[in-house]
Amino acid sequence: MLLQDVWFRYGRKAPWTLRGVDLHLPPGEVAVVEGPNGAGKSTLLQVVAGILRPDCGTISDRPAVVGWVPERFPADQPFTARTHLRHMAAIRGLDGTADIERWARRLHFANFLDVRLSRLSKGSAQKVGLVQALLTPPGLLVLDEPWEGLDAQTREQVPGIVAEVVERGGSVLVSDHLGEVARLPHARRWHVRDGEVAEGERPAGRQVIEVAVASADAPAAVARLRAEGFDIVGVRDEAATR
Ligand SMILES: Nc1ncnc2c1ncn2[C@@H]1O[C@H](COP(=O)(O)OP(=O)(O)OP(=O)(O)O)[C@@H](O)[C@H]1O
Repeated sequence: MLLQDVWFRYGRKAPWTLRGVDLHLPPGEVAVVEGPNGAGKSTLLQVVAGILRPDCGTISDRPAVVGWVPERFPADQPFTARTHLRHMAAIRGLDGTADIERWARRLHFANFLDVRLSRLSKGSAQKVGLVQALLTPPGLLVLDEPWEGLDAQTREQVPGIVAEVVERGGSVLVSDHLGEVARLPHARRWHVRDGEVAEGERPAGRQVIEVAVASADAPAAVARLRAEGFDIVGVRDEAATR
């Protein structure tokens, strides 16, 4: 996905929130958006996800299925978690029943599936938002401050969920003002300041480590390492180089 000279403001006379942003997020890559409060991180995520339309500039190659997890799930709705997720699945043409159960078990909220959204804790509501974004495997997953509202147990699962999206060839964009970026240690880093975005340097002084895996597992291993932000320097067939 490519952003070229993207500008955005919240009103015709409002100051620019994003100023001339150029970014490239290839399939199978993860980027973490960092920056101080009010810098424009959420705005950038919403523009990338397609929720906000830029005033100027172009966005190309956005995947067809975008999973969007807002910083705060809008829980003020008269449905239970299960009914809400079923509706969301139906909108995408899925039954969803089995996937909803599977995700609820994985994220430890099976006991809350039949509780009204408005009665859920913030952490449980965030889980519903996460499942909603993952019910159809997204080509682009956008997570706004995923570490903020989730309980410790679920926070630990975020890197694994990111890796699964990447394994399927999807890309992931995550905002982080808590400095939790260490959980995705070598992801691309985009620093937002006053609406301008700069891509962070890759760490200096690197070492190359060779790892051998079964040929059939190679694509998944490459995807998983990329998801964690490692650079894949090369892939070769061991038999061919003997
Ligand atoms: N709906 C809105 N209408 C008008 N201005 C907005 C709106 N949403 C955000 N802003 C303004 O745009 C600027 C960037 O906000 P944004 O939420 O993108 O920053 P952020 O980096 O995500 O901040 P935080 O880390 O506090 O969530 C801020 O000055 C904010 O007040």
